[in-house]
Amino acid sequence: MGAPVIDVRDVTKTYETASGPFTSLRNVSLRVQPGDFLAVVGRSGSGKSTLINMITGIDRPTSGEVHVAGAAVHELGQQALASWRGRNVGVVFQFFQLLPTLTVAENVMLPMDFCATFPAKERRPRALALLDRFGIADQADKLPSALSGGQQQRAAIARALANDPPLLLADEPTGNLDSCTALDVLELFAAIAAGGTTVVMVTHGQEAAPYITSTMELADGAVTAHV
Ligand SMILES: Nc1ncnc2c1ncn2[C@@H]1O[C@H](COP(=O)(O)OP(=O)(O)OP(=O)(O)O)[C@@H](O)[C@H]1O
Repeated sequence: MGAPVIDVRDVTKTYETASGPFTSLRNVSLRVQPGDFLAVVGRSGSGKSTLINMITGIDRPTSGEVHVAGAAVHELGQQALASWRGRNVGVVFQFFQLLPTLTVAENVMLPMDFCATFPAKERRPRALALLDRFGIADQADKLPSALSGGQQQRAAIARALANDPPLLLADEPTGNLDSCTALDVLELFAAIAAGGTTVVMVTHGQEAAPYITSTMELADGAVTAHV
């Protein structure tokens, strides 16, 4: 097997709180290979978001190491982190988080503008090609508010893939969609993973089972299953 896209090694995260230290991840290790579609499951408060924050470098482990897409994320400074993240990690959220005053195409161009990954004249054609891939090219020049929830999530997925990152993280991406639209989005993720992009998704639902390649379960900050 080649190098994993995600290699989390024995990570523990302890927060100092008013009522004393609180450990939200306990000795968590995780390896995810290119093209995997991993679901991270567990009850509310089990540590799913904390783990995602370790992988993106939004937060640092108290102990352990986090290697993602060739970077030692736990060691990067803020500036290096921002630049690394922009090129290597696309993120999709439950509530889409498209910028409401920009058109759909402009939202998709934003990561390309931020990281200057593609020459300026290539950015709009690339955004349109991504929107076309997800079946919403005809929505490119509308504001996000004019789109349905499913269309907004497709636009958000296009934005997350704008810089062609090796890793796509999704935090309850179907939580705000009806069940039929949710299955469409899961199918898209499966196709994205089959194309070689690693997809990691936090989810509460069971409906992802036919689409994912593995599941990791957390309880009280510890890995209880990884199949
Ligand atoms: N900054 C922080 N300071 C103190 N405790 C925190 C902090 N961040 C998270 N926690 C605690 O760590 C535990 C795990 O939180 P986390 O958000 O990772 O859970 P989760 O599984 O993502 O939950 P949900 O499904 O509700 O989003 C929770 O008990 C939470 O209160």
